[in-house]
Amino acid sequence: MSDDDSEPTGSEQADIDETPGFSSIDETELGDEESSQGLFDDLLSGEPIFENKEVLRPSYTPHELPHRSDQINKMATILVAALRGETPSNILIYGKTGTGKTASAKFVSKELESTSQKYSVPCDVEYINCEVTDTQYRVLAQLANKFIEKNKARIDDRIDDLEDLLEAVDAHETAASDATVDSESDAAADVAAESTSAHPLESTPFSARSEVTARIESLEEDKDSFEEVPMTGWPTDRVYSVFFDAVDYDERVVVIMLDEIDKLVEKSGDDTLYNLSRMNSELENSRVSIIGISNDLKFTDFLDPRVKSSLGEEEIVFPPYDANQLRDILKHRSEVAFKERALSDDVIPLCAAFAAQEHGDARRALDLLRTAGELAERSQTETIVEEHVRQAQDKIELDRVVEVVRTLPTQSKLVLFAIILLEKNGVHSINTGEVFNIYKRLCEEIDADVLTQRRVTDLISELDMLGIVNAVVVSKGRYGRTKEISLSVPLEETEAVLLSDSRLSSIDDVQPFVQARFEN
Ligand SMILES: Nc1ncnc2c1ncn2[C@@H]1O[C@H](COP(=O)(O)OP(=O)(O)OP(=O)(O)O)[C@@H](O)[C@H]1O
Repeated sequence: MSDDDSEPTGSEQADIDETPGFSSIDETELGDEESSQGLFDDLLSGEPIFENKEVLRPSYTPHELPHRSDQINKMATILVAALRGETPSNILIYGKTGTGKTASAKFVSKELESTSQKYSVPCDVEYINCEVTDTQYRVLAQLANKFIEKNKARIDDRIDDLEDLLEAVDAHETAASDATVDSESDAAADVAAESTSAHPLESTPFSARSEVTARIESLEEDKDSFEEVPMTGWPTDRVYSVFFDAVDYDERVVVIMLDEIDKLVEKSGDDTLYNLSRMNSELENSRVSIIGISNDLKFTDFLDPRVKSSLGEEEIVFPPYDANQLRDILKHRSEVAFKERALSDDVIPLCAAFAAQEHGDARRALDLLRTAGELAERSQTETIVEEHVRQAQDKIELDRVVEVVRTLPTQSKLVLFAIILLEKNGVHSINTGEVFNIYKRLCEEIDADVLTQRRVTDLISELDMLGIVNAVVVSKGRYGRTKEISLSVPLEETEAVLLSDSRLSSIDDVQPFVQARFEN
């Protein structure tokens, strides 16, 4: 029993009872109405807006994917080869973020696996997210371990079947000997029938019981010989060979789905794809087919030409959704996600319009709808209205900015901080020189290296590309051209994120730096 659970002594009990607002554990356990201070009551009292919020989360795989039937059918037409025991062509799937690539590919692979079970054609699909698993070692290790697991499960099934066969053989033999010993008894007819029926080994590749036990032993040995790959530490050759053997252990078609394949190539080159794509010429029992999924249309430029042609045997493009298509997608999901009448008529069209402006991103549309619902729930209204969607749009945008700013390198944070300080002091049309002067003082203050003005100009351009600042080149007549910089994100929130960085928060009083600008 922990200290918290121990009974209070008499005097402690008296203290507790006299403390205002304090209820003893016993009272709480008895569910005394007075013991709750209503922290959750208000929140619970309103009619809930959501019926099933999970349906709007990215992790949910929908059963229906409106406006993707062309792409889904094309994938199925290519992959049906696997169900005929042939090797399907490799597929490359392209499209911007949120265009349903992953959802469609997962939907097709689920169908493929379930059909392969239905017709008892061995086919396995393995999914890997290369943003998380981003080196050749990790990809091969993960695949090797998954196939080892599958092989072990298959071996267990086979051993079970063989043990059933052994039992049948034993029953048959006992029946046969019983029939000769006691051919007069009552049960004799049944036993005789059993002993004269077809021998259980007749339609199997085994001619004797001992062969079955030998097979079970060899399967057990195979199972023990599989060595799982540790997540680090082996030479890559060894990982590859374990993976190769695991795949080739059984006759089957294997589909390997590499999501965010461009991240793998960016991080660790095309060795993995090279090795995977040349496997088929060496495999004896199985065949491998690859589905690569990418946001980046140009990533194949970095591939070895052999890999490029092998991987891109078939290409499927997922175009962005337009506002009408997004509307349909949202409508489908909202029927399950929300209580009846929780949505006012203009909510779905507005979410669809905002997301279509972004780049036809269904994830963004779903995020907007969910966030709008959460904001409505928090304000304890029963209906989501247009205003909630607008607030949701601002919130999502701010969350994005916070995340981008939080993960900037320190030097970029210092440049951004310099711009913020200038804006805070009412400086308009900020130029690069002014930013550089303040930046230099900030660096000195926290003992950071001071970059050249040229590098600082580059960092400003990067902040511009991230949508954090706006830098326009303006002509100053005979004085040449200069950049005018302004902040594109909310000042106070951005400053707060910067100051949450422990290095920047040590800058105590920034005012003198900016004052100095006017004195220079
Ligand atoms: N046609 C559709 N119908 C229903 N939901 C969809 C549809 N297309 C996409 N979605 C949903 O949108 C979200 C994003 O889709 P998905 O993850 O498939 O996009 P993606 O193209 O793979 O994006 P990324 O490249 O960023 O991974 C998911 O929640 C998915 O369920």
